[in-house]
Amino acid sequence: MKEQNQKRKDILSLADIKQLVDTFYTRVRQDELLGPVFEEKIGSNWEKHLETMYRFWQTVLLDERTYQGSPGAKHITLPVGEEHFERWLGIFDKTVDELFTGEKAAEAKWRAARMAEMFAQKINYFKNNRGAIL
Ligand code: HEM
Repeated sequence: MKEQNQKRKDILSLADIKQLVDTFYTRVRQDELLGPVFEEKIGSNWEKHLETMYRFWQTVLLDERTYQGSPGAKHITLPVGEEHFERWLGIFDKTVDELFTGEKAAEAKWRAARMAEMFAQKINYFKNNRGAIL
């Protein structure tokens, strides 16, 4: 974590993205609600997951298009509900605010909230309509 008296700046480089992603997932792994969900799915592939997340945020925030994928599909079958997304966003916003400030930092929080909303809707739909699909 940065020194208290060090001035926070915006998310401007890949190094900044890595700092944000590493700090965030360290906290997520230690969280009693989210930790087990991630460990179950990711297991020994954390390095790969972190690399994917660097590329995702690099694409979103720096407009350097290194990520391609369908994140929605990866979340639809996870055993999570509203409380997991609230916790995820709480840890994410806190981490962004502790480390950074500015337009990109605000965009990161906004984008995460929109995606959490979308995933939660998809998961709900999937739960309610599973009988009809299968
Ligand atoms: C309850 C909250 C969440 C949980 C438990 C969760 C869990 C996971 C897991 C386990 C994976 C790996 C999936 C796999 O490789 O099969 C993953 C991938 C990913 N997550 Fe989440 N996630 C959550 C919320 C979010 C949110 C809010 C975002 C929005 C920024 C996000 C963005 C992504 C992206 C971009 C990937 C990579 C997908 C790919 O492989 O292309 N996640 N997540």
